[in-house]
Amino acid sequence: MEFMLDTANIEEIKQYEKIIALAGVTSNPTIVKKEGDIDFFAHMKKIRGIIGMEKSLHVQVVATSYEGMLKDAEMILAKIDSNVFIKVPVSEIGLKAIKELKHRGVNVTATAIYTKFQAYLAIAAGADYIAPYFNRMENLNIDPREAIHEMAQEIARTNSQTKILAASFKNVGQVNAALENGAQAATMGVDIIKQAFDMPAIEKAVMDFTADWEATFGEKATIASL
Ligand SMILES: O=C(CO)[C@@H](O)[C@H](O)[C@H](O)[C@H](O)COP(=O)(O)O
Repeated sequence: MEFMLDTANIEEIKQYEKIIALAGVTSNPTIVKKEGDIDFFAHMKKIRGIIGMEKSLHVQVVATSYEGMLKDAEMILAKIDSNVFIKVPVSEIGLKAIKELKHRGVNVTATAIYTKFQAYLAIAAGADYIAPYFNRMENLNIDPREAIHEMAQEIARTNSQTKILAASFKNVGQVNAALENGAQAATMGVDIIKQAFDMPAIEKAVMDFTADWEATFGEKATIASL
């Protein structure tokens, strides 16, 4: 399983790459907007500096024309680095760009996926990752569990290398469901990770262990001090 952070916030990335087994960082123009008026390429390079070249960095094109998407991709690859996964929404024009980018040997993440058919087309085009939008699908009354399951089946049927990078999560249950239905990767905001540990039962277990230890060895004793 690959756990990615869906954020462009430097402090969050610095903090959470130490906490989770981080596989990569994703963003989109809406996520970038939250960082204010940044120097975009310098900011992305800074993120790369934090996560290193081993982890994947996914950066989205913003142009809406085919030529524009290819130019955006060229700039991203030139100004950040050539390992970046170029995120392209799976529209008709986006699919054309994905085909061309794969023809050029570029790493591609096919994003904004709401339907199985978009996913099937992106898999056939050779996308490295496909990103179904879990919560947004639910909001549209599309069952993301069934859709992700079928996407995984299609990948297996066609013996394809594409991985499912599920996105758009609002709670931990959705992440579990995506992974259990065949997604190899999930990208999420740090709010989801915080939510995962925000359980009185976890806190109580830790406090009970501490109390028992202190009752036995005294308040100041740690294992290291024995
Ligand atoms: O597509 C990817 C990763 O490939 C994500 O960055 C993706 O754009 C975001 O998770 C979604 O757009 C966020 O969706 P939402 O939270 O606005 O519903």
